[in-house]
Parts: sequence; C-alpha cells; structure tokens
Amino acid sequence: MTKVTILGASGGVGQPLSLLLKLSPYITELSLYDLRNVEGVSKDLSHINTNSKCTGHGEIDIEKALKGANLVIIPAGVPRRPGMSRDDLFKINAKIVKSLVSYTGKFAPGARILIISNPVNSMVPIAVEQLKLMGKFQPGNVVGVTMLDLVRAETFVVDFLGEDSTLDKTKMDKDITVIGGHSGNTIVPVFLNKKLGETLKMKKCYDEFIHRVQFGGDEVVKAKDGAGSATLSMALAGYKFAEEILRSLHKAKSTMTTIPAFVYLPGISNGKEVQEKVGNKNLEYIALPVNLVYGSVASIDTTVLDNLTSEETKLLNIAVKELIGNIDKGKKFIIGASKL
Ligand SMILES: NC(=O)c1ccc[n+]([C@@H]2O[C@H](COP(=O)([O-])OP(=O)(O)OC[C@H]3O[C@@H](n4cnc5c(N)ncnc54)[C@H](O)[C@@H]3O)[C@@H](O)[C@H]2O)c1
Ligand SMILES: O=C(O)C[C@H](O)C(=O)O
Repeated sequence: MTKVTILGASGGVGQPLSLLLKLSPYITELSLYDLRNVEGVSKDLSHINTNSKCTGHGEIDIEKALKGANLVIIPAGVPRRPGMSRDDLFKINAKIVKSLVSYTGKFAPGARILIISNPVNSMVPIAVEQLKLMGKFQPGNVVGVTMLDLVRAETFVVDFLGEDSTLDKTKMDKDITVIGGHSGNTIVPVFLNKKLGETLKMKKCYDEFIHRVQFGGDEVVKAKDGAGSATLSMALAGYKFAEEILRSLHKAKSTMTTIPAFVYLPGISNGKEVQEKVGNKNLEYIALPVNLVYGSVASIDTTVLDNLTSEETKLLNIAVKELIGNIDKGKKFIIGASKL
C-alpha cells in the first residue's frame, strides 16, 4: 500500500501533477488536499481506471488527507506574476508551507516530503526547521524539487545544438545536470558530457544557454502574462521526481542517471564532504545529484563537483553567495533572528 498526498492539488501545478500520478503503478491511494475545488478535481480523477483510488479532502479534513501517507508533495502557494521574483512570494508562501509541514509532521511523520512551492531555496529550510522544532525531522526525507531546471536544461541544449545532432533527446540527464538552487543565478547547469559544453562554446551560445536555464521560469511568467507561472512542465518535472522516490520505495531500478534535489547537507552522510568541495563549510543546503535509498536521500553524488570547468566553478560561487541569504531568510522565519 502506497499513499501519496498532494497539498495544493487543485492548483495550476497540482491538477496536472495529480493526473500524472494517477497513472503511476506504484500508488494505491492518491489523496488530494486543497482549500478550493478539491471535491471536483478528485471526483474527476477518480473516474480514471488505474491502479489507485483517488480521494479528495477540503480544509477541515487535513488529518484524513495525510494519515498513512508515504509521500507528501507540496505545490500549495501563490505563483509569480510578471515583474516579480520568486523571493517576492516569500511572505505568503512561508506561512502556507510552515502550516502544511506542521500538519505533515503531526499526521504523517514518516513521509518523504517534496517541496515545490517557491521560493524553494527558502521554503525547504522552513520545512526542515519546523520539523526539527516539532522533533519530527528525519534527515533525507525533506527535499526541494529542482527537477524542472534539469528538464529545461535537457530541452534547451537540444534546441541550441539543433536537430542534426546525435543526441538522444529522451536521455539527456547522462550529459547534463543542474546544481545550486532554484532561482536565477543560483541555478547552475553543469555538463557531465564536457564535449557538449565545448560545442556550445564553439557555437558561441554557451552564455545564452546558461541564461535560458537560469531564467527559463521568467520566460513562462512573461508568456502567461499575469496568469501564473509554469504549471504543465512543472507537473511533468514533479512527476518524474516523485516517480524516482516511488521506484526507490518499491526497490525498483531508477530510470535516470542523475536525480537532482535541493537537500539539507547536515542531514546527509557525506554532507560535510560536499561543503568542503564547494568551499563553504557554512552552506547548509544545495541542489546536487542524490542517491536514494527507500525513497530517502542517503548520500550525494559528489563526482559532479570534481569535474567542474572554470566557468561552472564561477557560476557555482555566485550561486552559493545568493543561496546563503535565501537559506538564512527561511531559517529566520522559523527560529527567529536572535537564535541564529
Ligand atoms: N519548484 C518549481 O520548479 C516550481 C515550478 C512551478 C511552480 N512552482 C511554485 O508552485 C506554487 C504553486 O504554483 P501554481 O501555479 O500551482 O499556483 P496556483 O495558484 O495555481 O495553485 C496553488 C494552489 O495552492 C492552494 N493553496 C493555497 N494555500 C493552501 C493551503 N494552505 N492549503 C492547501 N492548499 C493551498 C490554492 O488553493 C491553489 O489551488 C507556486 O509557489 C509556484 O511558484 C514551483
Ligand atoms: O518561475 C517561477 O516562478 C516558477 C518556477 O519556479 C519555474 O521555474 O518555472
């Protein structure tokens, strides 16, 4: 029996993500929670004849939504409008994430928790500190979803290199990964296949490629013109990541070469090694390829940090500086400036 709960299931991300998860063979109960329209969404999905039953839960029903959940995914919160940064969402989304993570700690303390709500760089520290305060924090169980950055990087590299390239478009995660965080300069694409990076440089489009990956979210916000941010591509990315967690829970083989996630380093076996390799012992969170065991992050694949080019190192150093501020902001929201 595997129960997956989506908190914020009626939203732009929540609905298509729920649809994709309804197709997962690993889920027996898909539990949807939202403050609005959840009865309609869950009834609609419940007519799909797949493995899982789909249940819907409104505001007063959060205990039922969460009880027994193995995996909790949180896309609840407001999205950006043109002219806004992800950090502009902090005030509203921090309260939402804090409250939903508290309920998760209370009613589903063993669940793996995936944070989609923005700004991810600050929302994950909020989730971790809140669970620590409650005495419910389990290292490796709380991660921020940065998979959309990898999905974009895989897509854009093919866009830049053209149709006649010999690339396998469906398996690009062996060639590229994305590390750092999830906002602008904190997003750092890294080539595992160095030849591809070199080719982009030769074609004089490396910088443009990096910019597109770092600011791909803005492209969508601009195109949607006030109607929100990425929802469909995010649903696909969230589904891909959730499926990897579910495969790991079910001891099935991963389909990916690298699985990036934004993680809390002190909670991970080789977290210290990462801090040393990044050159900052105070860095508590970063997105890197992770190794999963039973759906939890057991360790980090640090090989990516051993083979950075000078450009990638420069980008990572810029990212780390910005990340530290984002992380502190999230921590302070829970534990207060005086205790830091
Ligand atoms: N990590 C990423 O790569 C990524 C990508 C896309 C979007 N996002 C973020 O995901 C979030 C959601 O985006 P969206 O487009 O789905 O927004 P949306 O407004 O369409 O949906 C958000 C949903 O959350 C619900 N909600 C709000 N407060 C809630 C609460 N306390 N409990 C339960 N549900 C609650 C709303 O009712 C709504 O249905 C945003 O913060 C956005 O920035 C992150
Ligand atoms: O850009 C946003 O605000 C949403 C999301 O983080 C994205 O990268 O598309």
